[in-house]
Amino acid sequence: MLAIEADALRRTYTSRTGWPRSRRTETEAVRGVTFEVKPGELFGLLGPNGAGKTTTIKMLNTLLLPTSGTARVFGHDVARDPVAVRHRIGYVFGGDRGLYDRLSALDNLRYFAELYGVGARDQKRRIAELLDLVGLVGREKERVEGYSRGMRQRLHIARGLLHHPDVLFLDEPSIGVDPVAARDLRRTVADLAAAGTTVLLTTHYMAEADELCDRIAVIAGGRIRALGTPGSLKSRVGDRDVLDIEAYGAGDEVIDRVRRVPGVRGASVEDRGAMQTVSVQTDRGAELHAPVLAAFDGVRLGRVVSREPSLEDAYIAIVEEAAGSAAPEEVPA
Ligand SMILES: Nc1ncnc2c1ncn2[C@@H]1O[C@H](COP(=O)(O)OP(=O)(O)OP(=O)(O)O)[C@@H](O)[C@H]1O
Repeated sequence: MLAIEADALRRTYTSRTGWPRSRRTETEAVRGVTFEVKPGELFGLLGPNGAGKTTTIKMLNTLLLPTSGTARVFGHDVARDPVAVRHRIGYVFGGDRGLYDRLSALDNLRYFAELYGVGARDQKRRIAELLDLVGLVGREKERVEGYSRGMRQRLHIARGLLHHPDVLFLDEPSIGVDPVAARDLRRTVADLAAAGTTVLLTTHYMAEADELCDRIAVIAGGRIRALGTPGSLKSRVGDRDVLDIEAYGAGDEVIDRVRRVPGVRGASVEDRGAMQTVSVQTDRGAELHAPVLAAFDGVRLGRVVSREPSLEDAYIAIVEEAAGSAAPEEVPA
């Protein structure tokens, strides 16, 4: 039996905007999403802001009803049998909500164990197991208010696992977590999947997705644009080379000029304080150093590094390809 089956899932939000005369607008957040996740699989859902990832997860975990389409978790329909679905799933979202700061980690877990109906005999053993899994043994009697972001996130995961769910939804678990804590968090997630829990993960960190996920769906504009193993997604840009160029003050007109250099397949910019890293995808073997650097025309440049395409490059290519047709439409209802 499959862990998750989503079949042509759609969700449209209706809201009122405008003053003094408000009008009804509809946003098609998810526009026909179909995928399957096998038991024990670690499945990633990637996509830009507003792509429809959270909406998809909320339909799968029974917090939102689909406008149309169906979804099943271990065979239980999310709309017709939400109680059975809830018994099989746990939900962990990034950020600060959902824990009691004044209580210790142990008391938080005891409280939620009561709430989730974990039997008194099972509670103590389960809590000890989970503290061990998420690496909080020895810190469990401290109040959560003194916890770092990474520790909170690991406690969130323990909370989401109290009732032995078969599927765990992790919505941006590493948001705001420093690199070292994020590495520990990844290890926790990998251990969890290795122990047989099915994990559906959303993240904006491509390296995290590359390291953890068995398969990834890239979603943009409410539709799946690519689905496969990290390797198969990367092979989509296997015919390219990438130049990473450090620049100081390259504006949109400069990046447009770079994009127009013959042989350049795409360019993206990541701001790092005063410095920018401009990643330029070129045809493989095209040796475009000189014309690409010339296109920066007077902008101060730092290091230039040539490298193989990464999952992030594949992701950018997929999302840019989708961009023309994919923006969620707001239409007057
Ligand atoms: N309650 C709501 N009412 C109206 N529109 C909404 C609502 N929730 C989300 N949307 C819209 O639906 C679209 C998809 O949002 P969603 O939160 O699912 O995206 P996401 O991929 O999770 O984004 P992010 O990475 O920013 O969390 C967006 O255009 C968003 O503005």
